[in-house]
Amino acid sequence: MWCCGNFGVSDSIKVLKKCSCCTASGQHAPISESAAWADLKQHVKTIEGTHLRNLMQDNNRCEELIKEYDGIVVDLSRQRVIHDTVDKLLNLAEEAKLKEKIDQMFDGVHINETENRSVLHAALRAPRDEVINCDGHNVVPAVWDVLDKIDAFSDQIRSGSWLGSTGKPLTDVVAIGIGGSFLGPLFVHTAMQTEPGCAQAAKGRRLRFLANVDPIDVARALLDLNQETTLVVIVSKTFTTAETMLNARTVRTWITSALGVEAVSKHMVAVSTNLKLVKEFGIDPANAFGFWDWVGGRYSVCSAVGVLPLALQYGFSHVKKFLQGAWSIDDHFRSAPLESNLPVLLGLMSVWNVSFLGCPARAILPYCQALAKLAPHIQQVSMESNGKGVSLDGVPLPFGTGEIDFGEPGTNGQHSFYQLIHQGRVIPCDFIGIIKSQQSVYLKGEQVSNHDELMCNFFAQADALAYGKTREELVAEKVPEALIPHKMFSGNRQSLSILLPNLTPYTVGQLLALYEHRVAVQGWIWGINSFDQWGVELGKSLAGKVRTQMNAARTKTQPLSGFNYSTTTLLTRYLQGKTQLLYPDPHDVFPSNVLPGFEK
Ligand SMILES: O=P(O)(O)OC[C@H]1O[C@H](O)[C@H](O)[C@@H](O)[C@@H]1O
Repeated sequence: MWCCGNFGVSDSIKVLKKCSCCTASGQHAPISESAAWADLKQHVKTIEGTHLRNLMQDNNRCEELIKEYDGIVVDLSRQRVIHDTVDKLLNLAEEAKLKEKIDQMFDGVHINETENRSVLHAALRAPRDEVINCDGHNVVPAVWDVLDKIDAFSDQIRSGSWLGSTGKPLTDVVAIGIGGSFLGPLFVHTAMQTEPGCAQAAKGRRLRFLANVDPIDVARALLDLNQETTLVVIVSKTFTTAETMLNARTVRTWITSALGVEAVSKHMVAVSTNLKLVKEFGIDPANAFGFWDWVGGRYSVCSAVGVLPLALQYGFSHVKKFLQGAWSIDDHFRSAPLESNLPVLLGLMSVWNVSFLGCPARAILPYCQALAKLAPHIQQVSMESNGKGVSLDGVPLPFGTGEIDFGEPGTNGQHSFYQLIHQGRVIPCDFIGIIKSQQSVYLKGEQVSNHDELMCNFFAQADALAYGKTREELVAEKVPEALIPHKMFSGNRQSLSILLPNLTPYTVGQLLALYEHRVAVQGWIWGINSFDQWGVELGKSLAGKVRTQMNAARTKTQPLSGFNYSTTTLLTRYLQGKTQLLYPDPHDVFPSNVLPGFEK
């Protein structure tokens, strides 16, 4: 038996308790031992006897697999599934107590067990009058306190009533953050940048992101910016991330070297859950925008992490629509029956592809340049969430979890890696298309408009993958025999299509929430904790060890110790590669030719 799904409620804090009906040790058996899983394993044989070329001829099947909610059309007909497959996947969902898991999330249960936290990013986009409880109190008013503060602050900056230390309006924003404190905001910014209403609202303003600790990224982010007109937003949930804090100190030096230390209060603000460290850094707590430990970093774009930089660039009213779009999917996710629940169906299809059809990768292929940063963001949302080796109970899993996500906008990807997708490995694809483009170009005399041309490819690729091309077709085309094997396409390669009416802040919010919840569904089926990320710790701590030795070697010319032969050899080569072994004194040294404003 899989998990009974019972959870205990202790006092006002809802924590999961072991259920007595599971194994004697109190550990849940992995889902792969369930009857529903075995049934699906068996069912693979049936599916192996089908080809999408034939399945696509069944209009009833296709109609059943095309789903719609709030303007979004999701077409699952090119998945390698028949009616029975969906039923069996829904049985698996029932076995995994999926509905209960969704309810537990919205009820504020501490489902992130290894960190003893609720998972309530949905509350970040809840309407003012919604009630979402966490540890016995409604969190929605606190969410709106921060949103109201962002609304007022961004208005002050944008209207010029908040001025820099030399009396100039702050027209440029540099948002410093990495991982979840960067990828989500960058994704949304990229999607909004070319939307006419947003573009109009952003006129005369620039938003830059600084993520990498590589000094080249500092140079890139600050290029052509003037301290007098720049606002710096330090974004870090923990306010301890090494890369972000070094970049924050670097940019603080950039500000203070030009404007003096007192300029910090006018030119630097922060977003964090750790307001104590924000204050210690020298930022006035009045200029800090908080959020909560029940928001995971990769799920934080709807907190001040994303809302502040985006509101500064586009105005709060546009960002509010983004939040409303996300909430539309949240509400659907918590209330729609599983068989018509878009994130649930998307998640189940992924589980089917990964765990039963043996496809561990997924390509995210938006036919929209404004969605260029969707795949990098979903890489973190999906791979940091579901790339786990043990169950919630800490038991090693007998199957692989997670997906290898990658992607590029079409049609660019077609001229790059689609070869492999068509004739090499089987990679289930997500095609994302937009009905009405943010930009319209039509040249007189052309067969179709530029956006129609783009979308012709969106429609063609999904069918090319599904149908392929047979020997018979090639023979009929009189293709030379020697070339036939090279020109054949096996087809039967699954994809799904998501069609959005347009790309506005609202639909960007919908798309985000669709992927966030889909990933959670997959994690719940696999029985893992999709909300922790212990796997990122080891590398961080080893980098700390290297840092200590690097400093000793540079400043005291001490020999390296404690590393293996390989690391010692390369580190030695690295240390010798610099003309100057010791750090110069004083320490603030910048490549002034690259970074304007760092001149001594
Ligand atoms: O926002 P921060 O606390 O600076 O964290 C930034 C990032 O740090 C780590 O790499 C975590 O794995 C990410 O989930 C997180 O988004």
